[in-house]
Amino acid sequence: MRVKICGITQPKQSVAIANLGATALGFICVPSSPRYVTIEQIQGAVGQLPKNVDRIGVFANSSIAEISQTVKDSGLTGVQLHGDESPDFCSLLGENLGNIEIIKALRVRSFEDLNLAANYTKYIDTLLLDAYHPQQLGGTGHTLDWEMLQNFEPSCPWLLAGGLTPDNVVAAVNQVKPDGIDLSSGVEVKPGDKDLDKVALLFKKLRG
Ligand SMILES: O=C(O)c1ccccc1NCC(=O)[C@H](O)[C@H](O)COP(=O)(O)O
Repeated sequence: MRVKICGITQPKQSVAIANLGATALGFICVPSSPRYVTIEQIQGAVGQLPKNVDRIGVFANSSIAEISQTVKDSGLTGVQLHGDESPDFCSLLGENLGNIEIIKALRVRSFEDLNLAANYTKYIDTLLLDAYHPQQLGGTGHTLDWEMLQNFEPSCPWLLAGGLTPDNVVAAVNQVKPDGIDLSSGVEVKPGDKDLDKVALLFKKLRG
């Protein structure tokens, strides 16, 4: 299963988390986030990563020019769109970025939100479902209603995010059966500072 750990800020932690088993790391390129990292910080963090670990830049309502420049300068292998980007925006971005993974995040509070997924799947590589929060775009620590996802079968791979922790991850995966998972605050000491013991416990639980 694909496991993405998001909100990495420290080079040392990025290598340690990859060694523990993460298949993708996320770097927050949203200036208002407490987990925001600059291009230089991303360069430092991805430099020593094994080649097979995906490096995903997380953006929210950035322009195509801004995203393309960041991808080019920092060696990202994918982008995650966590704002109000439209299907047309995803399609245009895909044309601009070529062989770079596009992940579209939807913040879900109702079936109406969930049904939006169908509008995106032909323009993106991967869908990510996160919890909705009125003041925060992501990294909220809130779970979404897993019951709603019982029969969710989009026509592209998808990741479950939102409030996952070493304690609830096995139940989430068994109930919802996503193609992968994404965690941030559930494996943190504080925003941007990952707790490596919690990350290790996460992989232990997943392997068990
Ligand atoms: O994490 C942030 O600070 C953030 C800020 C703005 C947009 C997106 C952000 N995070 C996106 C992620 O991929 C998180 O991993 C996802 O929201 C899950 O977070 P959590 O509930 O803390 O596991």
